[in-house]
Amino acid sequence: MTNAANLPKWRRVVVKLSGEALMGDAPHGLHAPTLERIAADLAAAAELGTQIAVVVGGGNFFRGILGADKGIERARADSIGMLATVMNGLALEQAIEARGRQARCLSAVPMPSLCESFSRRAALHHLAKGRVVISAGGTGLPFFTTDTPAVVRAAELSADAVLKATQVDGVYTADPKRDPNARRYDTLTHDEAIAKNLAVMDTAAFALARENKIPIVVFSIAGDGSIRAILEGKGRGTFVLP
Ligand SMILES: Nc1ncnc2c1ncn2[C@@H]1O[C@H](COP(=O)(O)OP(=O)(O)OP(=O)(O)O)[C@@H](O)[C@H]1O
Ligand SMILES: O=c1ccn([C@@H]2O[C@H](COP(=O)(O)O)[C@@H](O)[C@H]2O)c(=O)[nH]1
Repeated sequence: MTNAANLPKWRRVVVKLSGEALMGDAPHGLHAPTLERIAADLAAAAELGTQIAVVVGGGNFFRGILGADKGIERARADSIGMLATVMNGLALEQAIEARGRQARCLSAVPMPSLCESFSRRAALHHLAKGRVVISAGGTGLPFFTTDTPAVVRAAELSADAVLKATQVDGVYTADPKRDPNARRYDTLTHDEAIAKNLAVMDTAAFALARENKIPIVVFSIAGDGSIRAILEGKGRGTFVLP
């Protein structure tokens, strides 16, 4: 029997999963134990009954802006970056299914022999079936990172929040990896994040979240079960609120 006190706080969320999170201690690419740990976390999070869509990054393989610095034209470099997110999406799909939870990788860049193409209708259908949806290929357009499609997917799927699973345990007054005096926020508003130029997420993504009143939770993916803990209200993260 369902106990109301145990109901998940959120009905549907978008998890923005950093590509770099999937490389663990490796210098690049996929680190199998880390992939399995995160897949187990997502499968356990889905058991709470919250519908979960993941927007996966590609920084463990390639970032367009770094390719452009090396002389590849930016739009082409971003195409390579989008392909990197599909590689992560396919790996994550299999790792989640290995934990006994169905998952579907949907790509914004059609590649039908590899996976289904993203459509809102297909995503909502899979979510309603309890499958973890992995949105790969970003927006399908260059000149973005996957922060923006995370908020776009949250808006179009009417998600209750974007959970940004990243390398730091919240939003700080400055980048904590560079400034040892940076102080952590428990909460702040979208307006503050934009006005203070807090670079934990792209400004375009913050602006879209502000316009659509979508809360963002920034938290560290380093520990076991950190995504599920956030859904259970037990995790540590910064809440960026309207
Ligand atoms: N004010 C800030 N507060 C917290 N982190 C910040 C801040 N400014 C910059 N950062 C940096 O932002 C990073 C998170 O954003 P980043 O775009 O690098 O990663 P991601 O989106 O999680 O990963 P990926 O690009 O691989 O998908 C943190 O690791 C942190 O070093
Ligand atoms: O909508 C999008 C999303 C991403 N890209 C490219 O992919 C890489 C990897 O994404 P990260 O968020 O940096 O992990 C990104 O650097 C872009 O080059 C894109 O073109 N469009």
